[in-house]
Amino acid sequence: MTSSNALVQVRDLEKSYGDGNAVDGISFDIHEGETFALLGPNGAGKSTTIEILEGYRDRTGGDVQVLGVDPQRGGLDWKSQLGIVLQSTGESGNVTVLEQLTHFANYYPHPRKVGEVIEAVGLSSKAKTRISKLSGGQRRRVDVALGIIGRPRLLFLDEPTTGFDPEARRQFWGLINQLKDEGTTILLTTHYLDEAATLADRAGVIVGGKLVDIGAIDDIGGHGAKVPLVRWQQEGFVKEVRTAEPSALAARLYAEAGREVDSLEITRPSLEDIYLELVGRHSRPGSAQATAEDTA
Ligand SMILES: Nc1ncnc2c1ncn2[C@@H]1O[C@H](COP(=O)(O)OP(=O)(O)OP(=O)(O)O)[C@@H](O)[C@H]1O
Repeated sequence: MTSSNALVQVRDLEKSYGDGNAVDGISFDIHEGETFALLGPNGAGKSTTIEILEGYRDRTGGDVQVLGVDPQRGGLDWKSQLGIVLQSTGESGNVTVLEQLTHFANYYPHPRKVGEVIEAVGLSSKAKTRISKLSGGQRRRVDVALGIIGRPRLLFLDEPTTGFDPEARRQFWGLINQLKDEGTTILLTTHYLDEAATLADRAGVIVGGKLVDIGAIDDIGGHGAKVPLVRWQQEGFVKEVRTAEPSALAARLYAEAGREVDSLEITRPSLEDIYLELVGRHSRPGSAQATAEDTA
């Protein structure tokens, strides 16, 4: 089960805060150079998992290796190879964006150029503004800048684009693609499924502390999940059929009708559709909490 190029190895991870396990026996690897998304509803256990990997939280059980080190024993040298964007925005501070980044750049052996990072997160016009005077979305960009200033080998992004406007989110995606091209390994949590579909190579879906699916983004949900849906109207009723050959069905309907088929639509389930189905299935009271291993 151990793979040689895994920068992150998680085996049977458990975390209990007292009553029941918030993280209940999850296992996954993150390989060098890949972007891995942890997906799941509020309270699923994503932040707890990511904080254990960052060394901010101790685990209750299982084994974890990050860059070959148990995070509970990670020293400064280990920490300097990590970039961390926590879920909550950092302190607003009375310093400017430029001052804050220059200060943090000094902690790292090979930091990026401060000006380049400020430009990459779209804050050039705010470089000399105090962080306390920035908007929520602009402060979030400072968090992202602080996460990448040290040129991390492994970058943790916990809901990095919360509060970003759509343009800033696209700009952030461009930045992440640049980091990926440079070989940065990334662990991302996000509630934006389009963000996960755009950025991640693989994903794990956590529900109630258990990993219910894991795989390449296109494989999440299993074989049947991406089968297109053909919908049309016939004699006043909406009809729906899932088929791997939607054009053939559309052609047959057209031939049978002898004219345009009313309200004909062919749609493919998005990652969000597949995710919602998966989470719904595993969240239902009394549902068998099948794990990724069970369904693989
Ligand atoms: N410090 C804590 N003390 C007690 N319980 C906690 C603590 N932190 C998290 N929990 C609980 O652990 C569970 C998992 O929380 P976690 O923050 O890991 O979820 P999440 O998947 O990151 O959710 P979100 O999408 O809302 O950020 C939740 O039920 C939460 O209430």
